[in-house]
Amino acid sequence: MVIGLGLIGGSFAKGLRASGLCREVTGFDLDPQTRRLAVELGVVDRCPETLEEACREADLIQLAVPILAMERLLRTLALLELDIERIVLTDVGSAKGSVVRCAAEAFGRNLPRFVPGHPIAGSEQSGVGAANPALFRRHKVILTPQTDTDPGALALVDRAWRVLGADVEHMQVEHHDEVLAATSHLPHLLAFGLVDSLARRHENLEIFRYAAGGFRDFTRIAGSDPVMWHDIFLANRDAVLATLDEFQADLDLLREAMVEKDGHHLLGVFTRARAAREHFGKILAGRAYAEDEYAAALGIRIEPVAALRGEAPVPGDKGIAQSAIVLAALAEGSSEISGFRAAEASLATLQAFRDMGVVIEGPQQGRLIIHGVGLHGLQAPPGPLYLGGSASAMGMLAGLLAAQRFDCMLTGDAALSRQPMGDVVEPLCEMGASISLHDGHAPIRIRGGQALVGIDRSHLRQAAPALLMAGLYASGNTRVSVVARQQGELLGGFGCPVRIEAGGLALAAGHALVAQRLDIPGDASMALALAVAASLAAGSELTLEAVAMTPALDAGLTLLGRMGANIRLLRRGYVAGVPVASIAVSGAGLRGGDVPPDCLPIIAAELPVLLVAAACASGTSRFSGIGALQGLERLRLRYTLDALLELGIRVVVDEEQLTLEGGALAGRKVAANRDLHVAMALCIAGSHTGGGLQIDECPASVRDFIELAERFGMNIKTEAGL
Ligand SMILES: NC(=O)c1ccc[n+]([C@@H]2O[C@H](COP(=O)([O-])OP(=O)(O)OC[C@H]3O[C@@H](n4cnc5c(N)ncnc54)[C@H](O)[C@@H]3O)[C@@H](O)[C@H]2O)c1
Ligand SMILES: O=C(O)C(=O)C[C@]1(C(=O)O)C=C[C@@H](O)C=C1
Repeated sequence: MVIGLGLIGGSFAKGLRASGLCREVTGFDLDPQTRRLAVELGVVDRCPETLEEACREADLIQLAVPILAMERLLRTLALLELDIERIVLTDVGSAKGSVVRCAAEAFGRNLPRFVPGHPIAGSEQSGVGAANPALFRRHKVILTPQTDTDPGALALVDRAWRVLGADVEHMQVEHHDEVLAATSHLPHLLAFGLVDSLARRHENLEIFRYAAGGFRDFTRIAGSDPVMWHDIFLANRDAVLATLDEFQADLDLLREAMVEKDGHHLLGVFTRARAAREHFGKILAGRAYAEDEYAAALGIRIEPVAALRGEAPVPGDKGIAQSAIVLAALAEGSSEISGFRAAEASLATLQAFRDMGVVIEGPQQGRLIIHGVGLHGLQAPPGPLYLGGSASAMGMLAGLLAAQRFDCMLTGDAALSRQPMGDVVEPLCEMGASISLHDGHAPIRIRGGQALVGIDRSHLRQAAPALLMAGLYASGNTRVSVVARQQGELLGGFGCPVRIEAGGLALAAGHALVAQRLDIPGDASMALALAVAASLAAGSELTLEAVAMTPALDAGLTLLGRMGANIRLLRRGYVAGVPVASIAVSGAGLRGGDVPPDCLPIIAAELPVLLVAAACASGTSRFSGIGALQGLERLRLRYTLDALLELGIRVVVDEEQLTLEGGALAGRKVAANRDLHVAMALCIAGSHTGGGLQIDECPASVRDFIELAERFGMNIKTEAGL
């Protein structure tokens, strides 16, 4: 039985009727016209003329009248002598505290079978004509049971809403009223207030004539029912006043910023708001920032290619972009970063710094402006920093936050929360940090205000980026593994000298960072893959512009040179401390080559594409020292060897050495196991496979590589185009 057959009560009744959950759905409304329409429109089975008759035999009664009508209605119901030990009572009022109070007063006690509720769905329409059985589908319904609420009654109300497709959540009454005051009631107050304020001005017609999309979007809800909202504001007065005062103070700050022409403040508010609107949904749902990276795997098809030709810039390296964001945020002054590609790690890092008060404009067309706050200018974030699926962001931030004055918590999505973080956190604690993990995993809780002391942990590869960050604030020198070399180079570029030695990177703290302007250098792995492709195809002539010369790329190109490739490095230089060069490759054909054991750890990340180079070369290649490969590197080796076997290549592997006999590739289908390095390597293999090759299970991030490869003449189709 539903009392009040307007938008909400009518939608609930109509939906329940359609669901078949109830034997009969009856209703009651004060308005005779609504009672008639409710039956005519099929909203209820019956709509008796008196409340008493409508309530007779009801098992569940929902109160869906305006909030301030609830008090009288509850008192009337109390007088009807209903069997309240049997009947379940619920309501849909937009504020809960007042309804709960009125119910207790009307019945003289808390009713255990009263389940207060509130559907967070609706529209600016009202009345029975607007009843829509699908209104609550995929919307939240908040129930606010009390400690003595009967579990059976709660389950019944829960079930009724779920049958209508709603997601039911439970909350405490006071919490509900505070949250809804901020997210629903305050926006309505502002919309009503703004439209009225403009309408009362002399030139109101002019204003409304030129009011376009922005005004319409902002004020749609000012078309809502005035009586309903009058009731809500009076019923939830205290909570709305509290949130209004807070907002008014923020509004005053905005006003002051305009008076003072303080563009920095304005930009801070606007950029944070925009990012928050974009990311809140993901943070709440515990999803990744760049969901594309984790989207369904792609299938691609490559046709053989005669020669690669052209000259093009290589898309920016995602790892350098992430480090550059961190250093720019900690620098003095504003840094301008271009060539930025959205990726999980960098998006998570951007959001974290915004949460710590750094004003960041963009990204817009690959461009960011980061207004650095200096090494000691970060502010305590309002809540935990959510890092989506990025382990690298979590590592770097753990190191950085270990040295701040404030406490902080780092969280991530489900996959990141399963990754062990002990190897990163333990050495930080040895430096003096106070950090605790949950069973070895995130959330990471960091106590601020600790004095850190530099240490030498150059044998630890995984912890290197975190230690380098913490080292910026430590007393004395910090030495970390050379795997963080690129980060070390960037630090140098931002004004903090890092000595790069064979055994490790040595960082001396106490240097302020200086803002930089940098175009992110091209991705080294993409460049190496295309250098292999061009070397293999006679007649190729290509130039890859402004590539980050990582140690792995350096070593990979040297190996290719030994295998007969014709490669020249042009326009060598530095971008914010990172060595860059353009790579010119002429097709020359390749012969087998040898990788000595000391070189293997350096080229480990690029092993898939170098194995493909060896597979397409004439003669035998040997890769020594493969015993040193770790976790992901080993996995990639296995995926690549599986695919090469499928393509008819003979490989002999023992514990330390891999021997591979090059030859013609033949096969139809291989899988990249969602690994980007493997997918790029197999694309190169595909362009040398007679009849072409289908590659399944490519990560969505391979699209950037495909786009670049196509510019040089490679013929690749993604699944949709197959
Ligand atoms: N509209 C929304 O977006 C929305 C969303 C969630 C919750 N709510 C809540 O739902 C309730 C109803 O809102 P609505 O939008 O459906 O309003 P509505 O105006 O569309 O419907 C209210 C109905 O109640 C009837 N009514 C009023 N006093 C009555 C009484 N004493 N006895 C019987 N009938 C009576 C009216 O005749 C009307 O048909 C309110 O408490 C509101 O806070 C509204
Ligand atoms: O979508 C709208 O028009 C609404 O106003 C719905 C809205 C809201 O603010 O989200 C309004 C009041 C309710 O109590 C619940 C939902």
